[in-house]
Amino acid sequence: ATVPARRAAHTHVCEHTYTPRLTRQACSMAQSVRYLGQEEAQRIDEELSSEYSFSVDQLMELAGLSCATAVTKAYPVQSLLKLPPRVLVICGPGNNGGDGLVCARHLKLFGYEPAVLYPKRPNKQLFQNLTTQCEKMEISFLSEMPETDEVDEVYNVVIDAIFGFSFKGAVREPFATILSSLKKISVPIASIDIPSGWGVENGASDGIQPDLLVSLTAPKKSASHFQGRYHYLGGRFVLPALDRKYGLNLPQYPGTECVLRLN
Ligand SMILES: NC(=O)C1=CN([C@@H]2O[C@H](COP(=O)(O)OP(=O)(O)OC[C@H]3O[C@@H](n4cnc5c(N)ncnc54)[C@H](O)[C@@H]3O)[C@@H](O)[C@H]2O)[C@@H](O)CC1
Ligand SMILES: [K+]
Repeated sequence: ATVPARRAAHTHVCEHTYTPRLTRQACSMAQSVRYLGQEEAQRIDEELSSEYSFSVDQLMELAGLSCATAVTKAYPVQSLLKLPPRVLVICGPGNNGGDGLVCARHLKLFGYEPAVLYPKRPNKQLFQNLTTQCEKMEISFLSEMPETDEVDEVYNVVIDAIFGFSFKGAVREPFATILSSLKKISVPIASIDIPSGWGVENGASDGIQPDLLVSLTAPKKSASHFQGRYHYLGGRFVLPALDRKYGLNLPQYPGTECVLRLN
């Protein structure tokens, strides 16, 4: 494959992620992580609940915390040019959206000013609780997607928590309109688990192009098409038995970190 010029200048180009900042050791670690198909990702998720007795709340809290941590590492509050340090968090109708709500709450604790767009709210206690927690944290909820210019003027990062590994088919409204405006903005996008609108396995050549991707549990196959600067692994809750069973080859997280940079 042709290596893009921007990357060819680096002394060590990892064929897996084309990453400038990786040491050879980190690169080979990243290479060995297995990328999951859609059904496999869903099966692992199901098994974490059934066989290993984790509640969704538990997993979502760790997933959302990982995302907020990765965002904080990539875009530290002190480095942001637009003040107050606003971030726009767009949440979809499933658990990916729930991760976004948890992420928003932790970002607030980390000193950011998140605003949440949550247009399709499922009628489930879990999501109502997460919404209440955000409201009590004085996180604002927007009634509609801001204009492209406004996003670029006001926000430092957009968190894409619209769809995760259960996304299928053509994007339905209101998310089709939201995703098309995300393609026009110049603010960096941080995608949770999957860049929304991308096929979980095959990606989308004309889709959004996030600058940061946090792969939860393990990267999905579409992550091999990720071209952004930061790819993190998060969701440090996988038991060794599950890692072995699925041959995930997850790398060792350093110390107490809840994320690990793959590129
Ligand atoms: N085991 C894990 O890895 C964990 C995964 N979590 C998160 O859960 C996500 C998966 O959550 P879900 O299975 O709830 O699914 P998603 O959040 O991926 O999306 C499902 C929702 O999107 C809708 N949808 C699907 N395709 C659509 C389309 N084409 N147009 C419009 N709407 C569409 C569905 O109707 C459903 O409401 C993961 O990606 C991850 O972010 C975490 O919350 C916890 C642990
Ligand atoms: K997403």
